[in-house]
Amino acid sequence: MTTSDFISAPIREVFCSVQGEGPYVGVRQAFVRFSGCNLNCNYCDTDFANPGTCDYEQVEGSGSFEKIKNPVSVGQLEVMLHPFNKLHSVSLTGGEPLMHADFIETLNLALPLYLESNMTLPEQARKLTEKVTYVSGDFKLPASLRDIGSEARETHMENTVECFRLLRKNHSRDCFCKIVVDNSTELEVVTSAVEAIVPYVSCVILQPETPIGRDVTNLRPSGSIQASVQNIMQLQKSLLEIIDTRVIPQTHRMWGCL
Ligand SMILES: C[S@@+](CC[C@H](N)C(=O)[O-])C[C@H]1O[C@@H](n2cnc3c(N)ncnc32)[C@H](O)[C@@H]1O
Ligand SMILES: Nc1nc2[nH]cc(C(=O)O)c2c(=O)[nH]1
Ligand code: SF4
Ligand SMILES: [Mg+2]
Repeated sequence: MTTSDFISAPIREVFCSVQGEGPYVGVRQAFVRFSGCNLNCNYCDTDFANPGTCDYEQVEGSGSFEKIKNPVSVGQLEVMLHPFNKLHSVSLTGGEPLMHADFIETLNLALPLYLESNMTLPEQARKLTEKVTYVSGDFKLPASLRDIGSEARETHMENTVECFRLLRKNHSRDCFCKIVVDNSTELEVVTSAVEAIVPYVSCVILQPETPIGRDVTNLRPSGSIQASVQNIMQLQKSLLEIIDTRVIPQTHRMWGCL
């Protein structure tokens, strides 16, 4: 038995697709979606439960899924990624991948790792400082976090800044920040978030909240309203004083890929 046989994690799905968010939109990736999350964002579009099996789409875009028993070992995952080719990188997402930092640390792949994280678990982030080549870090604004009190919100903010510091951009890593915005997003809140992480990131992406599911009225369960073009442009103009700031909506939802 080797380490890769006995370290395992609950994985929700494994598939090959095209990165749909942020500055790397369009690159071909394998996606590994871990189960479980430490947050409950009001806009979350993802089922990250652990139903006991992992959905494995071996042929990209086929819609045909094999059920693999959970938890999946590191060795098993490495084999599952073999059929995918011409990849830019392997996206580690969730749920929250940092909850599975020990698993990620053990992965032995020939491809760069692209971490997609909520950036609230610095002790876990510390384990991956030499491991990940791309960091797509969200900055969760207080208004988007459900089920937590004001003290916990404060702690999340501090932890977020520490995660960005630990996984900062350097000569061998890109690190950027995505912020999901709706029409009630306040300029002062976004500005102070960005000011706190500006030394650590290459750019900031304003990602307009995409409506989840059936949504005829524009009012979602979160009570949020889609950000107007005017408001987003205003946010961008202000942030451009501080850092390269781009507006990039989720693109995979437009053409129906995973
Ligand atoms: C599902 S999360 C998983 C990774 C990690 N937990 C996180 O939140 O960054 C992946 C990305 O989807 C974004 N996202 C989720 N729901 C969204 C929505 N309704 N509109 C826009 N972006 C959304 C998140 O903000 C995050 O950038
Ligand atoms: N195509 C595609 N791009 C993505 N970028 C981030 C995603 C995620 O859920 O983490 C995601 C996803 O689920 N699909
Ligand atoms: S941190 Fe990510 S996966 Fe977790 S609830 Fe928020 S958007 Fe969803
Ligand atoms: Mg997604």
